[in-house]
Amino acid sequence: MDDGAPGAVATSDQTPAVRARALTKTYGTGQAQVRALDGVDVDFAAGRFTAIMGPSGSGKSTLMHLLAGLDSATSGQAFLGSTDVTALGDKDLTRLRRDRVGFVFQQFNLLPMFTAEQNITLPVELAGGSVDRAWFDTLVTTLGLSERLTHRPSELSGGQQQRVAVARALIAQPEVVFADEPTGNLDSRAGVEVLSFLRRSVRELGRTIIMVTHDPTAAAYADRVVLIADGRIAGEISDPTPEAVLAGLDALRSLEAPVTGTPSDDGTRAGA
Ligand SMILES: Nc1ncnc2c1ncn2[C@@H]1O[C@H](COP(=O)(O)OP(=O)(O)OP(=O)(O)O)[C@@H](O)[C@H]1O
Repeated sequence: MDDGAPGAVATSDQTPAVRARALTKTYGTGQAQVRALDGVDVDFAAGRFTAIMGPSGSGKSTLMHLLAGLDSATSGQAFLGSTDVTALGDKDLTRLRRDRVGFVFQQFNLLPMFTAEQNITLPVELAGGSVDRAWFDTLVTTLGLSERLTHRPSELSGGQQQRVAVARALIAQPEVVFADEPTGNLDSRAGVEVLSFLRRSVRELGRTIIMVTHDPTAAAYADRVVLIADGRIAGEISDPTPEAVLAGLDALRSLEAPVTGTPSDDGTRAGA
């Protein structure tokens, strides 16, 4: 078990893919200071799909950005495997983001002048690597992109563009994929396609995904929901249903008390 000590290196299979220890982020100074994250301790297991949920301004994006090395902490640690991300300099952070982490954003962030295939493979090529064609084929087939590989983003629907972005995030087989509102710009059908794939990529392809979302239905595709309020972990829900997630969010708003939950008795799951 991890003792939480700075620099502690745990090497067993139990090592969480990602963890935060007393992770704190403040913005501004004096009267204008905002404590966006306030001593967060949380683990994200490898091979699991976790959603982070909470009210607007609760610190979800800040947490994700710190865990992914996109922003610096005020204090505390964020670990990717046994690497303390908060201790890395700019060069090592760039390398970590390039080699060990994948990202999916609400705005698909595809390069408009490149084809779908080029968008998927470019990060690997820019990093000087070679594309694993078997994995590429698995991804494009599973994501239903085989017929679209020569299309540019403007020739693709929103859902197709996001599926390209998901393939791009997974092509280098990163240790973890961070998805920030990946269905925020999609209609519900396209959203279901993307979420179904994210879930399959965890269950069938062994990936690890951490997703920020506002949508209880989207969160119910995850194995676990971590609830955050006022910059603190406020509870979690295992094997969430949309109803359980909604109830958890309601409890946060009304009680500001810790919330724990398990699946409902009827076993319903979105998209199952
Ligand atoms: N660059 C910044 N400068 C100052 N304050 C910031 C900055 N970024 C975030 N904040 C503040 O930190 C708090 C947490 O913001 P964060 O974006 O992490 O919340 P969130 O839960 O992702 O919100 P939303 O669901 O609305 O996207 C908010 O009060 C926000 O106003």
